[in-house]
Amino acid sequence: MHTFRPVIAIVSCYKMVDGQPSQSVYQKYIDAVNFYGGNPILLPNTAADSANFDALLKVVDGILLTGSYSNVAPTRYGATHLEEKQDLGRDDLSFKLLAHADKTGTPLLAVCRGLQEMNVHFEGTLHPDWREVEGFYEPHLEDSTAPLEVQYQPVHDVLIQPEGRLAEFGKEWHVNSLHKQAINKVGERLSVEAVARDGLVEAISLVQHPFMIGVQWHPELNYAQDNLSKFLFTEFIQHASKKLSK
Ligand SMILES: N[C@@H](CCC(=O)NCCCC(=O)O)C(=O)O
Repeated sequence: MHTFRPVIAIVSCYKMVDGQPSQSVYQKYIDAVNFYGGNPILLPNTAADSANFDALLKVVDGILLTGSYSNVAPTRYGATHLEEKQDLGRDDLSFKLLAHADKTGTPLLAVCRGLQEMNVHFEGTLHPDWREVEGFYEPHLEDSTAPLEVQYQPVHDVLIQPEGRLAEFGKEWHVNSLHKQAINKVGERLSVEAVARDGLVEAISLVQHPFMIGVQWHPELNYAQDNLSKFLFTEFIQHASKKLSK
């Protein structure tokens, strides 16, 4: 008998690969979803086209918004600074996926840029560069000249909000951190689930949704070893499995 695995849509990013424009997802996101029993499919930015979107999302049981070195377009949250690392196709797709997840209750896990997209989708705003904000002092941004294993090592604590969606996991955890942007105003209908010791918002959830959680750190990295990663992906895929069984 076939055991159907929940189909998890993973949003792609525009990248130049071998000198050619590409739609790309890092293997670690695919491996994490697969490891926890999901069936990963990669959505290119063309999936946002209305002629494609509804048909595709009929077969989707969960959504993963990955990290990315690009940034949400400033115009989406009323900012006016010049953004040199835009991926407008990613923005279009992610925001349609967030609206779909909100409307249908589809489970959604948002990582790093994904958390920032989630916050902006629900009318929140971002700091373009947390280093310019007085009071933030934790090492939130990686040293991009360091080896990857150093860039992604845990570097600061997150304090989990009691009574929140992550409270079942515990009170705090040590996480990696690779981001220049950060939540400024928290979006409507969002609950803060974790903060760094310097007050930077590290995790959010959509109130009264079965599972819509955004985290600023990267649980996909050590998805099989890190206990908080295990908790997040297990919860995510279990909720997606419930949607599949409906
Ligand atoms: N560009 C945003 C988000 C940063 C981010 O997602 N970093 C990780 C990218 C690579 C990966 O997915 O591991 C910011 O700078 O805040």
